[in-house]
Amino acid sequence: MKKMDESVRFVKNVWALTKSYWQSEEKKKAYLLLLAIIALTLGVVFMLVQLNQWYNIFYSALQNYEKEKIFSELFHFSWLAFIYIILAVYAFYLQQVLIINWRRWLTNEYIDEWLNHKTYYRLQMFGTATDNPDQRISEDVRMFVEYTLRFGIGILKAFTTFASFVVILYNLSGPLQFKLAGMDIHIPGYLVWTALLYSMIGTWLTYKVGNKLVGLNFVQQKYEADFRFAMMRMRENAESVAFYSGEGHEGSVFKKRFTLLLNNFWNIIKKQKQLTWLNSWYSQIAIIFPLVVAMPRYLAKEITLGGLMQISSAFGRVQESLSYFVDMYSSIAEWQAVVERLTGFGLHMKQVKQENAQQDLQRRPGATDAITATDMDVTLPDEAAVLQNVSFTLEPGTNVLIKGVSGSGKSTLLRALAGIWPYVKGTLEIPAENKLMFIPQRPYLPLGTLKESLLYPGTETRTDEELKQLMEDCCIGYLYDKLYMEADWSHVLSVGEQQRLAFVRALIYKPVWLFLDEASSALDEETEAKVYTLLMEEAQQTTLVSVGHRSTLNKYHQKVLYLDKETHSLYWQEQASL
Ligand SMILES: Nc1ncnc2c1ncn2[C@@H]1O[C@H](COP(=O)(O)OP(=O)(O)OP(=O)(O)O)[C@@H](O)[C@H]1O
Repeated sequence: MKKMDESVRFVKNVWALTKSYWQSEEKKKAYLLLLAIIALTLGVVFMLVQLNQWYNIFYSALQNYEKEKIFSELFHFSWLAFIYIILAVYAFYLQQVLIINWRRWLTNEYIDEWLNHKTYYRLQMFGTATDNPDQRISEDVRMFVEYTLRFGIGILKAFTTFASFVVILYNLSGPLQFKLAGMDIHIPGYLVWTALLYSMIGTWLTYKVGNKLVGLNFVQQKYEADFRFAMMRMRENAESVAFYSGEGHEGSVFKKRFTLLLNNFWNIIKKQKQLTWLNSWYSQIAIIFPLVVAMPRYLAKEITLGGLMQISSAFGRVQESLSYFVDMYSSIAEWQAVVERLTGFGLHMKQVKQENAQQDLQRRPGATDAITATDMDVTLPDEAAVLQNVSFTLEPGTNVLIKGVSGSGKSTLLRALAGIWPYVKGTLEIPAENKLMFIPQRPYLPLGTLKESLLYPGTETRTDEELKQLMEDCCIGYLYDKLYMEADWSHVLSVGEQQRLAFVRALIYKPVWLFLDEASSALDEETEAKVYTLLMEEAQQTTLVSVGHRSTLNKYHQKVLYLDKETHSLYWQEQASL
């Protein structure tokens, strides 16, 4: 019963994942392609039947030394083979086209879903069970599309092949007659039953030996991924590891993970060896088995050599189509895992969006560019309080410095204002997102050229000359020559350089509100003064809200907002008391 429920759930999940594409704006093209693939696949099976009949005609002609017929049949075979090849190639090709189209569509869907409403950030926030969304979008989507089509078309092909050749075998097979305890036993179509029995025994044995491989292969994938991840992480943090001289520790982690991978691989090899023994015997016996079974009828002159050859070929087809279902069995476990992971990923994204929609925070644009929080509560994911029932107004034109002990929640307050922290209640009147800019301590630098980094997120443009001036203003003019160089800039530039680059961005975008979370912590006082002065110029029309511990920041702000960790409250400190 439990298995039944699981199967129903699995089918439902497959359908839920499948239907989006087949009901999309691309559905016409998709159905046309699918119909063409089905028609070509059925055509392939039809040609297999024709080729099977050819065996009979050709070998009978050989047996009877009919010279002309032999040559005309060779010519006939070339035609049959030619058509078969064309159908098989296009069945494969169109299937790949459909896979690419479907994958492109589904990948774009997942990318949009993941990026919309900051879901990528909130998925981490809610601590839901979606690990590696990147893997879901790249690998799982590909595998899902490939498996689903491969199984759908494969089952159709195996089933029609099986049905066609069972009928052929039945027609070629006379009845099996013998006496048992004085009774005449008469079994019609005995070749069919023999073929079925042979295939079923083979199938069962393969299942018995190969069954364990499913689990072993599954675990192997995980071990491979873990091993790769450990080294990737080391690459990302190469400098820190080098400073700590942590190679020994890293090496032991790599080796431990590699040993796990290797041990499992040994088990796979052992199982595969057993399977190769079985397969080799089974496929060799399959060559002579149908000949042996049909031989009594041949010797009794009830069938010709052609008939015998046709039986042998039909027997092979029945066995091949049945073993398809066994081969499929091993991939089904993987397909199930992929479906499970994608369903879970989709569900979590939906959940995150729902929770976001149900947020108790009322966020709306105010009549002015001021920011007003009323009765605002900010908590951590475990519901521990960060701020309780706070109300405040930030006026445009009055720069504010937010202070508080480490861990009191200053960055979290900025996250709440940015609208990315989900655990907020109350009312917040705040200008539109494009009027706000947030600079963290270590700014994000995207992959690409230095110019792309300067203009990130890319909604503004500037000429190279303008950029040169701004870079000089922020003391990174010497990097101008590298404007069009592609590099992993977050690893190339020093933290201070990255911070100065973020100030260039702020000067480009001229936000109404600029939030700086220890954004100048790596700058010397002189440079800090220079960039803050630039930001405070009238033409910039930006109001600054900074978080920072350094006293040098005081002079750029008219007010100080103090965050009290003990009472979870906020209060204003006048500049005079600094
Ligand atoms: N994603 C998260 N999940 C759980 N707890 C978090 C998360 N982010 C922050 N916190 C916790 O929230 C508290 C406030 O963190 P926050 O970074 O806002 O402090 P802060 O005042 O900016 O500290 P600092 O001055 O050291 O930068 C900390 O106790 C931190 O551990």
